[in-house]
Amino acid sequence: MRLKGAIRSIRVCWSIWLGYVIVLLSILMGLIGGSSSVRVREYKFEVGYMKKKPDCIENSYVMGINGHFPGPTIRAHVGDTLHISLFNNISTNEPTSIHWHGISQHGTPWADGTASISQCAINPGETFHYRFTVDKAGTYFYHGHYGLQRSAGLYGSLIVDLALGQKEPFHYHSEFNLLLSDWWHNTSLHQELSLSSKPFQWIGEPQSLLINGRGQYNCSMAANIVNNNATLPQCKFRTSDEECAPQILHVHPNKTYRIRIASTTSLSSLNFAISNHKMVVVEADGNYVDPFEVDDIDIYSGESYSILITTNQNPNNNYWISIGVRGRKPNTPQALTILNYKNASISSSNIIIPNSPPPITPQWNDFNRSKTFTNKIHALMGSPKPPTHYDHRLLLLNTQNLIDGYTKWAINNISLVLPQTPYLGSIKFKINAAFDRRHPSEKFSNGYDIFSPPINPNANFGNRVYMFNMNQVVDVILQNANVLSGKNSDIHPWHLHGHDFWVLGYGDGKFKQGYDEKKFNLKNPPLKNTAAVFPYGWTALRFRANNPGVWFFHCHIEAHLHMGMGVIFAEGVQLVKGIPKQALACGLTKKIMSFNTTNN
Ligand SMILES: O=C1O[C@H]([C@@H](O)CO)C(O)=C1O
Repeated sequence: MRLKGAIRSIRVCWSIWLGYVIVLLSILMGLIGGSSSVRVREYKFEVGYMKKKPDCIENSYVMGINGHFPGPTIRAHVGDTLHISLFNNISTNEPTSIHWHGISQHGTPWADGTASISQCAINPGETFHYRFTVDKAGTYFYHGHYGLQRSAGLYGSLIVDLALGQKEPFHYHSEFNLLLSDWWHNTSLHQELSLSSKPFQWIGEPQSLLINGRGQYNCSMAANIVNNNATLPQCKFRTSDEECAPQILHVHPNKTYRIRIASTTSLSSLNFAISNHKMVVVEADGNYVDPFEVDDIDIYSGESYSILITTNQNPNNNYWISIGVRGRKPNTPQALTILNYKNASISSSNIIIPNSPPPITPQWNDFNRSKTFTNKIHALMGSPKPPTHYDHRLLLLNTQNLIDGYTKWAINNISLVLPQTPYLGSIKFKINAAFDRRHPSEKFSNGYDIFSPPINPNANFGNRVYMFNMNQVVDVILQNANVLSGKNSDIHPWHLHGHDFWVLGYGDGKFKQGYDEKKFNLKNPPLKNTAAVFPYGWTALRFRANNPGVWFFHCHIEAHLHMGMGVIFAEGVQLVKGIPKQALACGLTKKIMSFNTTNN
């Protein structure tokens, strides 16, 4: 009996041990399996001013990261978590924050990088930890979202690849990544002072356009050789070891290349073209589009595209890649680089100049051409379709105004001035004094004449919030109008944080409720995070308010945003949990964050 009992207890012990071993093994397997699918990528970013020469002019100061301008490219897979610890080492005592443009920040609205909205600005000497997951493959970028720091050069690329084992719906052999920007010789502080002066002083057009942070001031690589631009002197052709030398795209004949193109310009709308090469557009703002072939693309600030090109031209020649200004009367030369066929180069520092002229940038004010391009962008079959009805519609009129003699931009007559305390905290913790709690206006006066300067140019400053119920379907009709004086209406690329929207349509003149919406594209509208509103026209967007947080919606022209051209959206803020202390330890939320993190 004893023996049997002993055997039984040994068996019981064994089975307990076996159980432990199995549990331990499965935890280990889970950890191992988990680490291959969910990866945390760590980055240390130190933001500061550096002496550089983006357009070959000596002694320029740019805002860069870890000594680099543009900042380092972040590359991750869908499902990865990024942890970027951002140290503010800006010697001029400016606070900072970085926005991850196009990333949804589902569950991490405090990591969106908007000072005064999602977080406290990061003061000099402080480190902020951005932790968020990237959930959609595509071409993105990041940039400063404090003051005019994007103008100062604070930006870089963020590329999200599909999860391992997943395939893109198109094929290519290799890829390039181009981040486009514009560059002024006046510092961002000078620009800020000009924009805030009375009388108003506009910043003017940029001195140079940059491709991956490189341009050449006041000359053209193509001048003389091909007699393309007689007004500009010919540039010295910079060799690849020079800081401002163009980054040349080296290709093999008869291959397909994906070129990722993102625009982080502060002002310029651009046209991108490669001589002799057609391009097929396959991605816009991190969403697949129904592929279409064009000779060139228009790209507005805040947008990104992927195009495919086939290197099917004479492989003994090289070809120009150009960007030029559209939408505003240009006063900035094209930026150029070279598509270098392998056969045509003797060595990488001995590049043959193309023997045909660079592409001619289309007329800056040929808006019909711009609209034709924009209207070609449709979602790829199988993309999420928009809801057929909306719950909430905002009609937002943008006007240029005068407030106390200062020139500003206003939306439904309110020019945005951000509060001291970030909205995310003040809404979550119900701190009423932090901003104006009244409802902002959801429409503008029917009688407003969008074709003339405003009869009464006065507007007001404000900081109210458009609050949506969770999962409501929101329509935004952006209505453009004439500027303060003269006969002109600017292009404004509007960018939404935290969401993609469907672009339901564009139209000329004033939006007619009940009529224009009959022409909305509900079948295959593209999903985007940035869309232009054309001069004297309207643009209709639809999105689902399904991302708890507080989100900026604004013109992506940095000077216009600085002049008040933005609004604040919020939804489901009570559902937001686990806001890190450091995001809200300022203004009226400072006390709450230091004493009470339990109800967070
Ligand atoms: O906001 C702007 O101001 C100027 C001009 O309208 C007034 O000087 C300009 O071109 C802008 O885009």
